[in-house]
Amino acid sequence: MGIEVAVEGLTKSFGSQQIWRDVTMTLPAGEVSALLGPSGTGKSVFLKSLIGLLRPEQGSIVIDGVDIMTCSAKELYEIRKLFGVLFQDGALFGSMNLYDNVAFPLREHTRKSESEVRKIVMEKLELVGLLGAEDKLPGEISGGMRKRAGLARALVLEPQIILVDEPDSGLDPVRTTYISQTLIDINAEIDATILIVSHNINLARTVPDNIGMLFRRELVMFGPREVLLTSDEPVVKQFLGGAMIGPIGMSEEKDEAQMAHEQALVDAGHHAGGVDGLDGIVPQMRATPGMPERRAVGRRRSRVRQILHTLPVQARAAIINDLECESAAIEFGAIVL
Ligand SMILES: Nc1ncnc2c1ncn2[C@@H]1O[C@H](COP(=O)(O)OP(=O)(O)OP(=O)(O)O)[C@@H](O)[C@H]1O
Repeated sequence: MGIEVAVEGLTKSFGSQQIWRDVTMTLPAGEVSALLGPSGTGKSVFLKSLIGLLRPEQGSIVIDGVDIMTCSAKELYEIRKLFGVLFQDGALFGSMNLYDNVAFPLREHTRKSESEVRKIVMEKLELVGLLGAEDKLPGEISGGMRKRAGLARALVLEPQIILVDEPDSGLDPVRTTYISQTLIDINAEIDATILIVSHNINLARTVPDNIGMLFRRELVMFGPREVLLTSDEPVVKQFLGGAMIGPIGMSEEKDEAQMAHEQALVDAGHHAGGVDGLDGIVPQMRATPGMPERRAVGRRRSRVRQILHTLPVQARAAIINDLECESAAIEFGAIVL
């Protein structure tokens, strides 16, 4: 099973520019979490901090009992082996075909024979739907295929924590759904802890078990998906609806006067953009039929039951509704646990 990542009081600046401060969150072991936030709020900086590529000035990041903020270089090297990372562009080597790209970490970090390497590479290429494309160069395939190849490469060393930076960037809505399904299937198959950074609303609504959001240098919230999806926080509502009215502006933040001016335009009949009527919770994606059941689902159910009393009323109602629907489905034999 995946490993928990416990972040506490994390603060990161570049020179005098503070990116975020006092970020506290725990990625539950083996569950899928998503970190949302407008552009420039420091989501990628957060991912890089989790693997020790960037060093926040304060706080702790505890993984498998080791605080990577204070551990030795050797310990950090060992902890990094637990991670698989998919960077935004897939970060493939342009001169190597997909097979060699995916095989690279195995040849570099293990002493496996070429036949063992082949078995693993083909298995991962199949998981991401790229069997048959092994001989292609990264320049010969689409952006979506490059992302899937990057994902296959992130999986070959059997990671227990997978970080995915904007899996949807540059993809159309249908390809985004395919990659979302792949992430859910990977979670079902290897039960790894997954953190996805994204600003894709469809992905945020349907994929993660837990959602967090960065805004104005703070983690606005982090918790079970129902908390964010039923939230009345203006910044969350605006983000999920994609409208121009609200605290998020072109340069991330607006002042009160700007917000009042825009509200007046809308009151006078100007359309604020975005999509109306998307409130509430849509069902979470499930693993593709034929894949193992996601073990995270049962674990999350028990975990959420324990913290139910601490959650906001709307989130509580949504979770209870989910649990009741599930019990009814189990009773009628629609869900096999
Ligand atoms: N190595 C660095 N040195 C200095 N500033 C940096 C560095 N890396 C990132 N930043 C700054 O940190 C801020 C946050 O960047 P980051 O890429 O994490 O945002 P993001 O939320 O991932 O944005 P997007 O959604 O657009 O990808 C930006 O202002 C960026 O310029």
